[in-house]
Amino acid sequence: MIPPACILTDIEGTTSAIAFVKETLFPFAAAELDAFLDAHEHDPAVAAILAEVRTIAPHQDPRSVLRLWMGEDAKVTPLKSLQGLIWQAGYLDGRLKGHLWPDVAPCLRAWARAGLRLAVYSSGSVGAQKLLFGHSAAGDLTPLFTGFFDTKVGGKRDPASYATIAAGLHVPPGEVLFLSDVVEELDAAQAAGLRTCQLVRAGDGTLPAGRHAEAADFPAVARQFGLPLAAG
Ligand SMILES: CSCCC(=O)C(=O)COP(=O)(O)O
Ligand SMILES: [Mg+2]
Repeated sequence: MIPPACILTDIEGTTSAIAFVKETLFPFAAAELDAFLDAHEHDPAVAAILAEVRTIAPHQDPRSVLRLWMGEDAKVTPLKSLQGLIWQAGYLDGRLKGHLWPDVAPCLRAWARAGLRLAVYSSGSVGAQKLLFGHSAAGDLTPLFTGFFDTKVGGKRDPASYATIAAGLHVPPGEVLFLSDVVEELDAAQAAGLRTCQLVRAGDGTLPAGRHAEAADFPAVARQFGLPLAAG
C-alpha cells in the first residue's frame, strides 16, 4: 500500500477527548460569555462576529442567539470564532490545557519527522485549534502542522470542503488521509476522493460505522496505512 502524503485530522473525538470539549471548553466559554462581551464587544474582531450573528439571526438579541447556538452545539462560524477568542485567556493564564490522547503527540512527531504533511480540520476556529495544540499537555505542537482549516472553508459534512482543503494543501485528494470519529464527515471526505479512517476511541464511546477503515488510536492508523510508528 502507498502511504498517504498528508494527514488531515479532526480534533474532538480524534486527537482529543469529546469530554474535554463538551465538559471543559464549552462550559468555560458559556460561563465567560457575558463578561467577555461586556469587556470586548467594541473590539473590531468581536464587533465583526456580532455583526455576523445579526446577519444570520436578524431582529434577535445576539447574546441570546449565541446562547441558543451553544446549547445546540451548533457549528456556526461566528460562535466558533467567539469561543476561540474566549478560550484564549484561559489557555494563556493556565486555566485551560489542550487535551490530547497520549498516543497522538508521539505519532504526529514521527509522521512529521518522516516528511508527511500534517493539517487540522475542525469546526473549532483556526485560532482555537492553534490554542489547543499550542498549549497541549504534550507541549507546543503547532510547528508540526502545515495547515489549519475551519468552517470558513465550508461544513465538515460537505464534500466540497475537502476538495478545497486538498487544493489549499497542494496535495491530490487521493494522497490525503482524513481522520475523524464522525461517519458523516468521513463520507463527505471520501466523496471528495480523500482516503479515510474512523477513530473508534474506547474513551469516547465511539461506535464503528462499518464503512471506513477503523482504528482505536493513532498507532493503529500508522499500522494500517504504512506510516512510521513512534519510537519506544
Ligand atoms: C478547536 S477545539 C474545539 C472544538 C470545537 O469547538 C468543536 O466544535 C468540535 O469540532 P470538531 O470538528 O473538532 O469535532
Ligand atoms: Mg470529531
